[in-house]
Amino acid sequence: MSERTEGRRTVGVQSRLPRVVIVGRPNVGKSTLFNRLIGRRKAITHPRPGVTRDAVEETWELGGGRVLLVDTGGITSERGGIFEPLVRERALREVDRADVLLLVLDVTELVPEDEELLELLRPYKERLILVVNKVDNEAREEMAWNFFSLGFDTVCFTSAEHGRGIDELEQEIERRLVVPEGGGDAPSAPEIDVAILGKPNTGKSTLLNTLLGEERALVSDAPGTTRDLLEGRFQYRGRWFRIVDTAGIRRRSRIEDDLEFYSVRRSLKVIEEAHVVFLLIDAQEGLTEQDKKIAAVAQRRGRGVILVLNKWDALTPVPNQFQAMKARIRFFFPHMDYAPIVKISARRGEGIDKLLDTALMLRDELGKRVETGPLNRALERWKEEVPPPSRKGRRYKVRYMTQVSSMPVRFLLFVNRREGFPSSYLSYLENRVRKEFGFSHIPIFIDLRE
Ligand SMILES: Nc1nc2c(ncn2[C@@H]2O[C@H](COP(=O)(O)OP(=O)(O)OP(=O)(O)O)[C@@H](O)[C@H]2O)c(=O)[nH]1
Ligand SMILES: Nc1nc2c(ncn2[C@@H]2O[C@H](COP(=O)(O)OP(=O)(O)OP(=O)(O)O)[C@@H](O)[C@H]2O)c(=O)[nH]1
Repeated sequence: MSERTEGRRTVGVQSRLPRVVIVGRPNVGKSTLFNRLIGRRKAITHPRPGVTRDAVEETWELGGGRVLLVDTGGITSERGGIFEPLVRERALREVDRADVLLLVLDVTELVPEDEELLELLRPYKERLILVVNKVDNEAREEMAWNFFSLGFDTVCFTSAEHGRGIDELEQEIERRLVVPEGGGDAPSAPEIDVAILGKPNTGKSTLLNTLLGEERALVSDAPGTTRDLLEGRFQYRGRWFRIVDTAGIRRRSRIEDDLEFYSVRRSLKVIEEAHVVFLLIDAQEGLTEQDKKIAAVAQRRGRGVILVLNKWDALTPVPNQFQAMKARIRFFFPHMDYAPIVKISARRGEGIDKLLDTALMLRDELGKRVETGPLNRALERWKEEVPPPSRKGRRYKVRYMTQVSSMPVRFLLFVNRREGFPSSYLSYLENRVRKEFGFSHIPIFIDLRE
């Protein structure tokens, strides 16, 4: 991983390359393999086990992309080995961060410590390649077949020392990473998808760059690219972000006209793929009509929306400025009074923590599931506090409520009559659900059923 700048460390954003992590007990040949893969001498190999080193990592060119190759030898060789809680914890941290795991075994001996590791790593099966090392010759190849019975899908035979089986191993790693043309990309499923939308010149590209830092390699930005969208991934507070920007759409449509690209129609696709929309607003200009339309689309789709007031640094400071600006937005745009408003300076990297924390909060609300029991106990109470109204002499009854989906968050409310059901009462219930079950910042839907 490249050095992070001070600025980025303070905002807590880590852009990152995919990690290929080598694990295994001492003396199986991890560092020899590491050196073989990197193709030049870097780590020192030890003929005797148990020499303390830290995890060694190097950027590695693979299939036209860049990945990070990590040797955990130093960790697992420590006294007590993987059985030692601290050692295990450190090793597991590397394992957790890995996109591909290479578990190295020695073909000549399988010892209890190997078995321990195999069990420990079984939950990571999906990303694990079993590397049976020291397969120096045909005779040892015979022995290697036994390792298929360990129950892992992918087994590679190598002789790190003599360079056998290295090509096959590299191909296997590549397959796992699915490195796209033109650059390394993080293969693991993103936890939170964010779309950056906003008028031209509000600072979308600047924000994307701030978030991704120097690792622009993650952004497929080649001229004439046929891809519509730029995307980048990074980790923040241990969670994966995938950020999609509409720059590609912009570039093409600049030829057409700038307003057109910021149409609802074009933004739809991006919104569709996102959990959360960062709606960028130039703090000097405020919210536009088009912004409101885009936000409404995201709302109808049940996505989270953050109203991001950018270029905060360019304002002449006035007391209570943020409060006043928020109040103005709330007043002119009351339909989304739950959408968080965050102020940032994309250029200076200010407010980015707050922005990402807010995004995580929305993501968690979107993924939340409420159990039917507690929900209906609460519903009884809400009904007692404010009974459902009558209309034209007919009483409306509310019977039962259940959450049918998260992301978008949707509830069913069973009533005696749907027709003419008072929307004010529905709003009342919606507000209670929001407040008491923690859906304060996202759109939720309550459908009526008879
Ligand atoms: N025969 C044979 N020996 C190998 C092979 N790969 C590594 N070795 C030898 O195995 C010993 C251990 O290799 P290392 O690469 O230091 O092993 P390690 O797993 O990194 O060990 P720790 O640093 O203790 O964790 C060295 O003597 C290597 O030369 C191989 O493919 N065949
Ligand atoms: N003062 C200030 N200027 C900013 C900030 N963020 C972006 N800018 C400036 O605003 C202008 C537009 O920024 P971009 O990032 O290109 O905006 P964009 O939304 O990607 O623009 P389009 O590609 O036209 O859609 C540039 O001159 C930036 O330097 C900020 O936080 N503060």
